[in-house]
Amino acid sequence: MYRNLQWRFDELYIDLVDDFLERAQLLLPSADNDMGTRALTTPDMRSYHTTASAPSLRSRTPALEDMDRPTTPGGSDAGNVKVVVRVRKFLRRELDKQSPCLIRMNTETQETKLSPPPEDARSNRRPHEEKSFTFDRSFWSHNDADPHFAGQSEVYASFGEEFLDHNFDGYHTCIFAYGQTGSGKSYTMMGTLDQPGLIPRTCRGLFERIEAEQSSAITYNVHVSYFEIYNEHVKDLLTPRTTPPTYLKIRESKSDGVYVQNLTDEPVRCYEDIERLMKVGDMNRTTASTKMNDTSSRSHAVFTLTLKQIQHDIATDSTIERLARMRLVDLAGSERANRTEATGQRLREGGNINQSLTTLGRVIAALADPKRQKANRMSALPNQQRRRAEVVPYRDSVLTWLLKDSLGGNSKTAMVACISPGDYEETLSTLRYADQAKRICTKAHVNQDAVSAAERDAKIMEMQETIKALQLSVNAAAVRKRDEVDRARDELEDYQRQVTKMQRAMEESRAVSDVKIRALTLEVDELRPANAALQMEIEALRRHLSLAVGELRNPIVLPENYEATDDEEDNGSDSGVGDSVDGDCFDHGGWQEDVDDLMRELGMFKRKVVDDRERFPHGGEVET
Ligand SMILES: Nc1ncnc2c1ncn2[C@@H]1O[C@H](COP(=O)(O)OP(=O)(O)OP(=O)(O)O)[C@@H](O)[C@H]1O
Repeated sequence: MYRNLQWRFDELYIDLVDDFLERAQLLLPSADNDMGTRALTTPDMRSYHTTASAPSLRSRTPALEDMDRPTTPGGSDAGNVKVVVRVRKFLRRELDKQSPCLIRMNTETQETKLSPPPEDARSNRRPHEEKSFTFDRSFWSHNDADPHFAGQSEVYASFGEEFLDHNFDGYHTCIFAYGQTGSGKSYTMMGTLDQPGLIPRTCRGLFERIEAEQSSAITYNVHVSYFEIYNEHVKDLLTPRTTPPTYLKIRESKSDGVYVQNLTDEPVRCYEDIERLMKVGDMNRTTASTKMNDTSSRSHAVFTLTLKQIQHDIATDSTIERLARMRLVDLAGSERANRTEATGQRLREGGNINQSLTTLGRVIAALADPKRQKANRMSALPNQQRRRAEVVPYRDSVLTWLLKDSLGGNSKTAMVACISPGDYEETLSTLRYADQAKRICTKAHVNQDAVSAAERDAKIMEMQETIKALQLSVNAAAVRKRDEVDRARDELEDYQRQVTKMQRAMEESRAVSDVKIRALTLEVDELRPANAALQMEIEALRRHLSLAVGELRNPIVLPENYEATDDEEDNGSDSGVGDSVDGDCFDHGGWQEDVDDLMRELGMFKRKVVDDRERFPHGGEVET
């Protein structure tokens, strides 16, 4: 009986200890960390001066098993620039002139037709022809009573959301609005307070998705920059205006590509932060009243959102980082000086605007050129022929130089061609421009890196070393001749960028630690009920144990003349008494041996319990 009882105890004890050990191991890391610490998911709110073109991370691990959104197999995606066209309402001056609407759209086939103006019939000039174009989408925003009317929300829903999906998948994207002055570019991109455009909707959508994300293992970092290209100069729209204006330099480096030096890249943690920055930027933007538009943008505005997703895998202590840059560009409108009646400064602005748009047109034409595309595909062509085909005049304007990657490289790009309803010449030119753009093929890839904790630390160490070396070289150069000062300045700038990068890397490292803490805290919370159940089990076992010990210390001694009742005899085997009592002759020697054995084993068992109690202080008290 006692042996049976002991086996039962032993089995129970071993199960209990195994279970306890397993759970204790899960609990142990929490003891090392402050259990009450909650991870911070948002970036440090310091503002950095850094690059406009965030460094592209190489797509090293194409498939992302851990992050739940799908990626293109192979991690890279070649596709044509998406081109949509949007026709706006008549403005007051057009209504006053009773201008006819020259545009018709078939929202089923996405065909846009441009009719010749009625004055053709009355003049002796060669009549204009009806022209037809088909784009990815044709947005009819001319008449809100029409059942096919496309308002701001329809425009965003039709491709803005899709582009946001691409960003979360780790692709860079660019949406730019092109069109004649007053055709609705700023309305489409920025919109108004009650009719927000693509930029505010994209920002809101971004934070809605981040907030809806349930996984505590992913950290999001969002940064915003906003600059304008005015008269071929770059101005930061997030810093106060100065007199004379401060122009930023465009630089190019091997690691970062083309970027704007010292551009503000503000960390943001909610939509309201971005809204504030948009207001600041819009107030700083150069606009003026022209005959064609009361608030004409006299510059190209580039609004950039950078989204970094860091997922930490506790099991392997490694992180997967995805970086996506969203460029939202509101181009200045193409204009004819005689139509805008511009003079002086406005005329010079118009000249610069047209020059950069012409360069953009040449870049688009070069990128859309089938010969060039063929040459790129056929690596067997002679070098000279290949080089000629590859020349794209990006460097001919600041705009195209800065948008190089978005137009012909690693980006998914869309163009919104905005057209006025009553202007044949300008609309035809815009539609032709757009028609050419749809032939451009970009090759976007997932910007993703898998970094182990050790690699991240090594990267930070390496940066520290580089910074030290740069610092020494800058100091040395400063004391050498004057002509070396320029080189030293370059090195200093390089040094500053490295410092910024290192700060970010460290900040991200901290974010990863926060994620670890958060995950462990969650796990501890989840384990609490199981732990409580375990404590109760231990308590029950403790009681059983003390009962058994009590019974062994004070065994029940049956009187010599004791006779079992019929009931007891029937139940004898159940009660366990029959195991050791055989009829009238009770084997005292055997009984004593059994008890001695049991006492010895109980002694070992007791030592085991004491030992475990020391090893696992959480495990509860077991009195023996
Ligand atoms: N889809 C639309 N629905 C209603 N109003 C519109 C629409 N598109 C443009 N507008 C109005 O037309 C006017 C000119 O639009 P907007 O300023 O956006 O033109 P733009 O192409 O940006 O011009 P510019 O190149 O001169 O800056 C504004 O008053 C704007 O509110």
